[in-house]
Amino acid sequence: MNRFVQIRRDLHQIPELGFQEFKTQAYILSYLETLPPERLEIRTWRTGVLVKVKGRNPRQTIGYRADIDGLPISEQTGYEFSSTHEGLMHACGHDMHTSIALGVVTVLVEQPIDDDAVFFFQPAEEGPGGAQPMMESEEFQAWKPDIIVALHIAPEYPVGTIATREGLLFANTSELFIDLKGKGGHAAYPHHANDMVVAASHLVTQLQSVISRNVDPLDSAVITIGKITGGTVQNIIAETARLEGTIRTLSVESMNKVKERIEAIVAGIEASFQCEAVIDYGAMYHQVYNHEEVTREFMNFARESGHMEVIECREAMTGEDFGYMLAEIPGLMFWLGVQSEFGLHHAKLRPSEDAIERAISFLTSYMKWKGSR
Ligand SMILES: CC(=O)N[C@@H](CCC[C@H](N)C(=O)O)C(=O)O
Repeated sequence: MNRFVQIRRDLHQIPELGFQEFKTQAYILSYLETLPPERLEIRTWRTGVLVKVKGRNPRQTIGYRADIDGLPISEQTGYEFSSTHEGLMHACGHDMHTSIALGVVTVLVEQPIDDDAVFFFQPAEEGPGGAQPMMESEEFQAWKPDIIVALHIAPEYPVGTIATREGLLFANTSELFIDLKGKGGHAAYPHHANDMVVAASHLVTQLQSVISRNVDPLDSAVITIGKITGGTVQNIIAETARLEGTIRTLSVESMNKVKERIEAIVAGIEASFQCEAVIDYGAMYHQVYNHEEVTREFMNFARESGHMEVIECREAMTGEDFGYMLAEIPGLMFWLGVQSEFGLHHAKLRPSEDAIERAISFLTSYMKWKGSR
């Protein structure tokens, strides 16, 4: 078996949440120790790893970012190498991202290019967001690259394809947590209580009107409530309830508008259900905006080199904290086709491992082309 497929499988067994990627970090470091050390410099930042592969005659630094965290999902893939961490899974493909990045590091160590290449193994992409604090770190600033590239696996595209576009690729995001507090009581005496299960149900329904009635239909937005909790048992009226969700918008203006409307609706719920509500926006991610020139050049390279079929895709409502890196450093993100019946954030996601070798070979060719004279 290809060694980077094995690495992906090893990582797949140890998914960890944001800023708890201790085993993953140790795994990455122990793999890097197996490589000839002459061209390598390695640093750590929190649970992340930064690796410089020194070039032969560097004039610029090419950056590459791979996110390393998993998700709180109970795996149902049936893999022999399923997660050994109960309730956690690499359901967003960061095991693939990490093994591909380690593959590219390995090839560049064996076949150095002129320029320096720096790899950022970044924690906490799924939340609370590792890119922004990593960028602010001394370690990142000391090795800040001139351009930066990252990929995300795409279950909907076949192996051998990549998809991207100049400009906006992914949405602005904000997490959304709403806590409701009313008055609990006996299930048989609703008139003596303020039921937060009923308040939460009304709130979820009313939130749907924000997208359909308040946002310009030509400027897409999404509100998803992914989790509701409330109450204790079947015959006690719930004193508290909590909604957990996410907001996605293509423009910053729409994000502000959506939040204004959410706040107004929540105030209405407070008044009508005589309860208290607290809104917390959690982590927010900057949109992913691909640098036009770097992306055009990258897409042309991919087409002309014959490594990959290139699809010019539409923007998506996914979020990615890599957007913070692209806000400061010219570069791009692209989708890597991995053909899976089940999509991202699904318990049965099974990306094709053939994509690993294809991606390593494509990315190393790009880096050789971009970083050699
Ligand atoms: C590519 C991808 O699936 N990214 C995640 C990023 C999550 C951001 C944050 N936790 C939020 O939910 O707003 C996504 O869900 O799009």
